[in-house]
Amino acid sequence: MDSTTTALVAAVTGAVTTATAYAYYQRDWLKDQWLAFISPVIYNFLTGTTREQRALKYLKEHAREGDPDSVLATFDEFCRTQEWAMNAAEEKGEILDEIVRELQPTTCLELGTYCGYSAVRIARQLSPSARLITVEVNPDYAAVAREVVKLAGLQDKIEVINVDSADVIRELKQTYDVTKLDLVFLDHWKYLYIRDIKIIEEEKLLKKGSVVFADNVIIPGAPGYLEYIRGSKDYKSTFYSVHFEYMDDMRDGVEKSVYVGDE
Ligand SMILES: C[S@@+](CC[C@H](N)C(=O)[O-])C[C@H]1O[C@@H](n2cnc3c(N)ncnc32)[C@H](O)[C@@H]1O
Repeated sequence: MDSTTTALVAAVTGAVTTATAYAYYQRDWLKDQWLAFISPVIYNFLTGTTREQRALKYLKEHAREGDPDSVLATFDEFCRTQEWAMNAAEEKGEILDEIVRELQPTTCLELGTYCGYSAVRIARQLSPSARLITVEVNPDYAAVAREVVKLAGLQDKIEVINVDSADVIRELKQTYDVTKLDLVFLDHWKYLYIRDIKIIEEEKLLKKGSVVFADNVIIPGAPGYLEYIRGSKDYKSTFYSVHFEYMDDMRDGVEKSVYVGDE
C-alpha cells in the first residue's frame, strides 16, 4: 500500500470508529429521534394515515367509551407500545391532576390541545359547573381531539377551538363569556408562551390564586418564559423536574406559577 492509500484507509477507519462510538454514546438520543420524528413519517407514507388518526383508531378499538380514565390509560399504552405522541403523559399529568384537585377551577384555558389527552385529564376532574376551553391551531389535530373528547364522554365540559391562541385569548371575554381564568395550561409552541402570557395579562384574565402551568420549559424550552415569570413580582413559581413525555431517559421540567398580582 502506498502512503496515500494508507492515509485514506486510516481516515476512513477513524471516521467509522468515531461515528460508531458517537452513535453508541448517543443511542438513547437516536432512539428518541427515531420514535418521535422519523418513524411516523415512514408509517404515514406507508399507511396513508397520520399518527393522530392511528392513535384515534387505537383508542376506539381499545378504550371504554364514556370512561376518561380508560381513554387516558389506552392513550398512554398507545404511546408506550405503538407510537410516541406529544401528550403531556403520565408524570406531568399527575402534577396537573393534583393542581386541578387542589384548585377546583371553574374556568380553565389550555393552549395546545393536540389530540385532547391533557384536556381529558383536566376535564375529568372538573365540577359539574366548570369548563375547559382548549385551543388547537391545527384543524386535523382539532378534529381528532373532538373525537377523543367525545369518546371520553366529556364533550359538555370541553370546548375545542380551532383558531390561533392569541386570537382566542383576545376574544375570551366577548365571545366566550369568560370573566377570569382559574387555570391556564401552556402547552402549545414553546416560543409562544411569552407572547400569550402577556396577552392574558393585558386582557386582565388572571385573578389572585389563578394558576399558570407551563409544560416543556426545559425540553425543548420556552424562550424567555422562565426568566419572565420568575422575574415578575406577580407570580410565585415552582419548578418540577420530570421526565419528557414517554421518554424515561430524558428529563424535562414544568413550571407552576400562582398569580399573586393585581386583578
Ligand atoms: C405539545 S402539543 C399539546 C399536547 C397536549 N396539551 C396534550 O398534552 O395532550 C402542542 C400543540 O399546540 C398546537 N399549537 C401550536 N401553536 C398553537 C397556537 N398558536 N394556537 C393553538 N395551538 C397551537 C400544536 O398544533 C400542537 O398540537
